[in-house]
Amino acid sequence: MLHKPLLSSPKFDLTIKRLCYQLIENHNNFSNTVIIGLQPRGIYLANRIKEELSKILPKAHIDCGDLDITFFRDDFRRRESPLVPNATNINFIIEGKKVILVDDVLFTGRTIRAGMDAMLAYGRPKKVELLVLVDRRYSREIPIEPDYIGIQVDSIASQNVRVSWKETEGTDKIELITEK
Ligand SMILES: O=c1cc[nH]c(=O)[nH]1
Repeated sequence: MLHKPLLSSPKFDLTIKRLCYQLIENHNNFSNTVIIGLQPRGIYLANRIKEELSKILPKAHIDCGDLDITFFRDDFRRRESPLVPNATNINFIIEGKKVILVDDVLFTGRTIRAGMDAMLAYGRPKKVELLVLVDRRYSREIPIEPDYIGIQVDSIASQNVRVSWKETEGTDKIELITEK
């Protein structure tokens, strides 16, 4: 396997900070906005964004939750083995709020579609935006596009983009992985 580095510290941190300032431009002090990270790996980005926003806006109360999409995937009935859901933690109201959905990698768009379906069980937001760390552009299978993008990557379907986090893998980095 070939691992091509796409982003690592200190640019990784700068990218997250830039995304936070872009969010602040549109959402001020987050009084009408909530952040929802998609399980399993969007939650690390959502938590990092919340942590960074709290440093920039120490007086703001920022709601941030985790959303499981397992049973909203369009292929969940096609599996050989049973799917094991992840946790959903949404301890706030999304009705009438602006929701920022957060995921690490945007590829076909199907995960985000499932996330929007799963989210609607919690209420009807006023507006939904999408923030991703990596946009694998020209790879969409459904018409979903991000509002906030960390980096854009040109890739082919057989490649994989992997985001590693300090919290779980010991280092922050993004790699493009190609099977030899
Ligand atoms: O390349 C991809 C596509 C979706 N999700 C990932 O983590 N990587």
